[in-house]
Amino acid sequence: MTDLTPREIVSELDRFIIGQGDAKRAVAVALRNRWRRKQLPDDLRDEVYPKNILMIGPTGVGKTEISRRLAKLARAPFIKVEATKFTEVGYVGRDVEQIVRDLVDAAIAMTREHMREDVKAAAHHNAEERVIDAIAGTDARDGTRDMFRRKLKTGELDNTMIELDVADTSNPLPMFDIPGQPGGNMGMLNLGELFGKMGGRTQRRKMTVAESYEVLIGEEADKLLDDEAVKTAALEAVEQNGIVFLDEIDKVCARSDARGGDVSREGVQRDLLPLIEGTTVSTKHGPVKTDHILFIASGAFHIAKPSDLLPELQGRLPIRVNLRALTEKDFVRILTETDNALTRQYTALMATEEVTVTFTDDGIAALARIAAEVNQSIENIGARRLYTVMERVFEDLSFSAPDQPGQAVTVDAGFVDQHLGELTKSTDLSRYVL
Ligand SMILES: Nc1ncnc2c1ncn2[C@@H]1O[C@H](COP(=O)(O)OP(=O)(O)OP(=O)(O)O)[C@@H](O)[C@H]1O
Repeated sequence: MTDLTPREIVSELDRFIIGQGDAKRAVAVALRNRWRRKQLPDDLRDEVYPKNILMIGPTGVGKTEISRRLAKLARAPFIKVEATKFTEVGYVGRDVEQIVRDLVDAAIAMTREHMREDVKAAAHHNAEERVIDAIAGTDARDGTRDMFRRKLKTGELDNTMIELDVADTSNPLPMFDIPGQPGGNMGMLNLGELFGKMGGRTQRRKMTVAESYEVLIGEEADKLLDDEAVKTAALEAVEQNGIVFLDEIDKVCARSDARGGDVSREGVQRDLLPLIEGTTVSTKHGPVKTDHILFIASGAFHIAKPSDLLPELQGRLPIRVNLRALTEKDFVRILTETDNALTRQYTALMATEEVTVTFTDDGIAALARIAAEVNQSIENIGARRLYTVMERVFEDLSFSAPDQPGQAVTVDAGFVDQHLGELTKSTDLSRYVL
């Protein structure tokens, strides 16, 4: 749970997503409302339900990204599901409650990770003791241990090789072939189970002190984590903080112009309704109430309209926001301004090969223009087009970079044109590679 104000939430989202102000505001308010609800007295708190959101906009313009970043900011369990999944052959009748079960699984992983962070200090101490055991032996005197502890702190021992028994995660089910029985698994021994009863399989490994820390801290943190506590916290996080992103909701509309309607699609909406209205789902970790889970439904609504959704569902998605198609100008900003901008990513990746990449303004303008053109001439897939365009521009360099350490590459309009020029002239060709 975060106590950021809507303004602060929007400015955090601004670091990763260009434009789409209305959608950012809507999710920021939804998150703040959760915080407000928490401040209420118990009896009132239970009465306040989340106001779910319907995001309307073409593909690849930031709908999922905004929701995912919001969840991360709020440390909220998050899951993305495609509503159409429930209409697919083989999935017919697949129970939508699985969404909540998957959300619980995601929450358990997330909670474990967060709690791991919290127990790290204690884990660090335990890991240090194990390293000292390995260097000095378990029967060393206190004075000797203190001396090593000081040396550890200064990093003096970082490169010392030690041997340690660590949990073996390499192969949970070892197979043993019986000689003379090629490929036969008659002799399969479930050592995992055997050792499991003895408290986990271990493996003796040689490594430096510096390397051992990461391994040991992870192990020690897991020992300190109580599964029951993780589960309880995860279930609480799902009920109070969970966010479900329901994509392609427009595709489960029985279109008003399709005669007879489409029973299976409308069926999906009917199935989803109780989840959104609030119900209790049983999971292997215990019952989960869905009343306060935030649902963000999304769709392009090119053909169907929000008014084609079941009336009950429309009522449960009261906040409507439109996201606009992205322009060439947006692409320039997406390429340069966000914290995770592709230009930054490629520069950093190439730097690992000691190749220095610099983008010029006209290079970036060319990338944005080409992405916008291909979107227009083939299919508008929004910002996702930037990924394919960038990958193509860097194809040669990605391959050859390790051969030329020390090289400096300037990505200007000429470079972009040289690597993409031919492709963009032929729609047929770019259909396949861009
Ligand atoms: N406005 C934006 N600013 C920065 N990056 C964006 C923006 N829109 C999309 N992207 C990037 O494009 C990719 C696809 O975006 P996203 O997953 O949000 O699409 P979407 O709108 O949810 O589409 P769909 O409904 O098809 O899933 C993401 O990697 C995201 O980072």
